[in-house]
Order: sequence, then structure tokens, then C-alpha cells
Amino acid sequence: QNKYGLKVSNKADYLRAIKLDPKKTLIDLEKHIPGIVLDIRYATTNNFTGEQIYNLSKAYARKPVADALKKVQADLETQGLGIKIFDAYRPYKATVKFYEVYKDTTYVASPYRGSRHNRGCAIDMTLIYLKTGEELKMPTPYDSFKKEAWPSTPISDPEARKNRKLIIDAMQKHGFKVNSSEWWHFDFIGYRQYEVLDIDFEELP
Ligand SMILES: C[C@@H](N)C(=O)N[C@H](C)C(=O)O
Ligand SMILES: [Zn+2]
Repeated sequence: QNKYGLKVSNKADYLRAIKLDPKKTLIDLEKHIPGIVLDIRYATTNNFTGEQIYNLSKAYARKPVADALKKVQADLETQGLGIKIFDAYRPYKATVKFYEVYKDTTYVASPYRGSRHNRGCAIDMTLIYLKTGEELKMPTPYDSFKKEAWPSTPISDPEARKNRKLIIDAMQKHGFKVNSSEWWHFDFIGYRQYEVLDIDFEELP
């Protein structure tokens, strides 16, 4: 257990776990879902911390999560739409950093429990038009920690309201649940079976 009283798996623990249960493998989403677009904000300074948190711009998720997201992408493609990922698997140390910078657990996971991102089971994302790569209009920008970002907040703009419903419905169909404070954050149902990990992207294939 770490200083927050949480059991966090390192790379050796992870390798043992995936040998016993290969579905726990973290999958590179760019390789698994051709055409998916990455804008990994925490690999840049364009994020709420103002600091670059990751050394690499990568998106990983556990195998069943990656498979489900692939189905979402296939559905969206029929409507001329695609997925842009802002963040996926997140090493636990990043969650600790986020909490130190912004201590409101409405918007940032508590290090006492860890984030579903740390389990490789959460995706931060938006939708894009395949033709132009442009983002669909949503109620707020990414990581806008305000009530307008809550999926339950009434939105007067009909386009943003429609697009918010579109992303939530598309994800829900394949086993994801939207976070109650963030329209862009989706948890994979069944995340509890997956351990909290603290493995840097550099250590993953
Ligand atoms: C920090 C934000 N992008 C996010 O992912 N928040 C949730 C609650 C989390 O930290 O798990
Ligand atoms: Zn998130």
C-alpha cells in the first residue's frame, strides 16, 4: 500500500496479472483502432495543470475497453464521425499530481481511491467530423471544471445539446457510462476487476 493507503501495481505486478488473465493487457489504441485521432493534452502544456505530465503522446486501454471503443468508432463512422482521444490509461502518479494541483474531487480523482483511468478503463474524448477533423460543438471545452460540463446541466444551445446526447448514447451502447461531472469522461462498466496501475507509457509496448 502507498502513502494514500492504496494498493498500486507496478510493471512486474502487471506482467504477472496479464499472464494469468490476458484480457487485462493494455492495448495501444492508435494501433487497435485505425483512424482514431489522439490529442493527448497531458503530453503537452495545454491542460489544466499548465505542465507537461507525460513524456509520450500515447493512448492505452485494457483489451475489452479497446474492443468496445472500436465498436463505437465503427458505429460513428456510418454517420461520418470519429473519435478524438484526450486521455485514456493514466499512470497513478499523474492522478496524484492532478490532485495536488486541483483538490476538487468533483473533477479530479482522489489518490485515496485512484482513477478509473489508472485501471485502463476510462476514456476522455470528443467527436470529430471525419471529413474535416473538426470537433463537434459540445457544451464546454475539455477539462472545463464547471457545472456546464455536467451531463445533467440543461444546455440552451441545441447543437451542443444534441452532440452531448450523441456521444453519451454512442458510448453507452457499448458498455461505457458518462461521468456525472464531465461530458467527455467515460468509464467502462466492470472497471473494478482491473487493478490501479502506475506504469509509464515508455514501459509499455
Ligand atoms: C482530470 C479529468 N480529465 C478526469 O479524468 N477526471 C476524472 C474524475 C479522474 O481523474 O478520474
Ligand atoms: Zn477522465
